[in-house]
Amino acid sequence: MDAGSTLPILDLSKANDPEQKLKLLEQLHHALFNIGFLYVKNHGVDPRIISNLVTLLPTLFEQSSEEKARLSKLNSPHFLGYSGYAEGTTLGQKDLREQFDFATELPVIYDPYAGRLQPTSASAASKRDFSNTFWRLRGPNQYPSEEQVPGFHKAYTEYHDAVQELSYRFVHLVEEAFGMQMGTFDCFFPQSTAVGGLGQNEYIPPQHRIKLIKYPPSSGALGRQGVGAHKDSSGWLTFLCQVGQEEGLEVLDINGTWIAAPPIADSFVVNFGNAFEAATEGAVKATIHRVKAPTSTCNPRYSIAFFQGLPLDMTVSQIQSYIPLSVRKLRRDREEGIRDHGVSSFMDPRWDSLGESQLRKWIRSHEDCARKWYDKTTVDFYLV
Ligand SMILES: O=C(O)CCC(=O)C(=O)O
Ligand SMILES: [Fe+2]
Repeated sequence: MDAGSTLPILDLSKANDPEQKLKLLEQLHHALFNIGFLYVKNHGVDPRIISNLVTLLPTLFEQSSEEKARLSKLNSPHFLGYSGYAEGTTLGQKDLREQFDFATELPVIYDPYAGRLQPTSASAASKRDFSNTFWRLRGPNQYPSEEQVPGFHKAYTEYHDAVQELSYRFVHLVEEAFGMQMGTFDCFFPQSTAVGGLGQNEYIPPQHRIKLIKYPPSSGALGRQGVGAHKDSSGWLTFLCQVGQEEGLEVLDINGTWIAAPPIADSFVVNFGNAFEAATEGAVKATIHRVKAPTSTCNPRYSIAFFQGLPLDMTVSQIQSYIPLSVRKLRRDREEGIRDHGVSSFMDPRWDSLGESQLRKWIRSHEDCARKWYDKTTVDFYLV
């Protein structure tokens, strides 16, 4: 096992100096095409905003089981809320963690009656059809009460807004590392979350997802899988805050070796999701990673994952059309002759839109919630 030194650490303050910026872009180019995982430091997110949310994590998770049940994901057709310890599985094995899923605070726009009966105000105002089932993923968060976790709503909102801003700034650097015009992807991220004033050709603002995670120490009787080996499927780019000193995150490198990605103070880990891999036709990998659960002599491990979303009605081919061929063909150049590259199932034409791939992901990971809120035909279709 490597000590983690092979993962690049990018100093984002270099973006402010033209000469240093070139070096930064070279480093980013290398990280994008050869590793798919990196750290960023001097990232510009106010450390107080991070610590305001981080310090609330123990209180959030120490709420009584009744309080946590009140916030259960089962209450939410948007798959937002609490999932209990070891409720999730990866690769058929229990993930030894508990989590709260939050997202960009957005009103419901799903409108099964669009164009018929009485369309909702969102459909009517924007003259768009929000009847596709995947629009149902958008909706409000379930917050703990102020008495239970004082200051949570404010701390969460500030964290969301600050990391969202970092993620948009980082996307600009990616554009430059790809040799593209800076700002090309801005149209994916309209600044206002209201849909009423959008033109017919404008994208609907995306919903970013934030997962607050606790990995409690455990005896090992259930194994050591905090979360099993996976590619991120919730979004485009991931910005991960590893809280404290507890190690556990590991990344599968290009040679098939697991390397440690230990916490580095004041940094975020950045990696690329399935949608990004699909968009670049596999030139940038959604690198596989996993977390080992802490042993009984360790402290609990906490982390906060920000999954940058994309407009749900975008198709993979639409995103690909923004990415220069010179970037997309890098995979073919590198892997010429290899037939099955295992590029993500996002490429499957049955769920070409990002919304469908997201709905599929949530239905598959939370079947109980899906069966409660979605009809049998929809659930069975995505479970296949
Ligand atoms: O907790 C971590 O460090 C990583 C979590 C992760 O990879 C995920 O939830 O997708
Ligand atoms: Fe992940």
